[in-house]
Amino acid sequence: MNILTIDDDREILDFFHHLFHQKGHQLYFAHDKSSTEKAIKRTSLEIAFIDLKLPDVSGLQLLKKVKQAHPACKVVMMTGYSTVQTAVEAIKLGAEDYIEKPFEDITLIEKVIQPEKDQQDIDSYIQLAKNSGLIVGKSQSMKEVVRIASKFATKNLNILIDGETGTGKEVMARYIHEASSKKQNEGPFLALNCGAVAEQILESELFGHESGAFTGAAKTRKGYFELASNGTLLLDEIGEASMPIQVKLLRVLESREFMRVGGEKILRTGARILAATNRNLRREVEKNRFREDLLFRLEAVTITIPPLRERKEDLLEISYFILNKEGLSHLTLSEEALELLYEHEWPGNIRELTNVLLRGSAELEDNANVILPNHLYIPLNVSKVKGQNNFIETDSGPISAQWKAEILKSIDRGDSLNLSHVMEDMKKAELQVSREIAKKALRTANGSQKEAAEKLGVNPRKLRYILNEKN
Ligand SMILES: Nc1ncnc2c1ncn2[C@@H]1O[C@H](COP(=O)(O)OP(=O)(O)OP(=O)(O)O)[C@@H](O)[C@H]1O
Repeated sequence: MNILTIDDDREILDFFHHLFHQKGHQLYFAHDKSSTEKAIKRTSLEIAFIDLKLPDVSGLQLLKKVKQAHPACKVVMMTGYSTVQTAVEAIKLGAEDYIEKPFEDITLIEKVIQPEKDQQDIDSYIQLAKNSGLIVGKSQSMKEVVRIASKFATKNLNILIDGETGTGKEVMARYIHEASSKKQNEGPFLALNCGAVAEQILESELFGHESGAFTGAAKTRKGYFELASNGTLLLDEIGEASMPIQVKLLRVLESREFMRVGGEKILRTGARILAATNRNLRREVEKNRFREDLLFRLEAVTITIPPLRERKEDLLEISYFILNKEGLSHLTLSEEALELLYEHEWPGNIRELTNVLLRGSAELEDNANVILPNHLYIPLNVSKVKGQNNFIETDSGPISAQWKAEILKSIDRGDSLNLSHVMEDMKKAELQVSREIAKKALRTANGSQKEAAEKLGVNPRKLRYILNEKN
């Protein structure tokens, strides 16, 4: 193989010479921009090892040059600890991996020169992903996301996973845990939703509490940072965490130290931290709703999961995976049913697909094994109207004229339509609108249910019913 090593440190060049020369490889060495350019022109290249910091040029620029001239050439970056951020950038630009100097483990270097290992590696991470509930599918975008996730799973870096709701951020986090180093994945994988509970409860969930720390804290309890100490902790919906919680999280991420609520002893956590969000945290930082220093700590690496509508080629595999997982492997989707699935834009992504399939399977007549279009309730492709979500979730009013027009149009188009489902959803939507009204009235009445009920002309029991239903 033709191997190029680019480094201005002579010792490194000698090291590569010793490692590869006896094995019969053709070695080339460069130490700056112009010697690299000459080497790139001279020959075809199969592998390049590039130092990130060179005297007159950055390693990233050389990576681009090598990849331009020899697209199939595998590139491994070499870095000192302080430049890990740039190494992350390099992997995103197509580098195979990075190794930290001084080299402690040369197996990675030896592995790159075994081409048969590549396919084995890809196969094994795709299989591991599947085992942990994550289907990679055929799409290039998802393959690339999983390639990056697999590279960083084994490095002890915090990873931020972003993507729309239902795209699989939590399953991705679980996969990263499974694919992490042995030391890490022997511990538990724990996920905590930072948006689901009130601030005080979240604090005690994260850090634990001592008995008597607050009313109701009868016993000492460990928090997630303690419980996940030799495993992985996913901070889900991190964008929902309040400012005071963000400050506390930042402290743990910086020092690895924390105290239980009401406690005085300093505890340490070894948990690998992953965070997930469907908000754009950069924008949240600009609006002063998210701390920039916390974002900086969390996003050593960011992995963005593409929405399902941008990888419809994966729909078939994911659909059958879902049916299998739900014990419905005997079911088949008819061609026409599949066509309907392909047409939809899936604003709720894989979670929405799961719901549609489960509901569809429940519609099947006894002994029937084929899911047909009339079994599938797909929310009428309102999502096809640009910028508008599934009608139940839209802010602009769920029972909108636009939605009604869409239904009527779909009949003109000859689409199949299940009126019971439409009515069921209208009921849900009606309740949601009523709830919004009830909440607003309650706020205006400073929380008095009696007063709010009076204003709305309903009795307080009905008001409570409306308020509770969606909870
Ligand atoms: N790639 C995938 N392969 C198989 N199943 C998936 C995949 N992605 C998501 N799912 C399934 O879709 C559902 C939603 O996934 P998950 O909870 O991970 O999404 P999420 O992005 O964390 O959503 P949210 O932002 O709403 O919390 C789950 O049932 C999950 O198993």
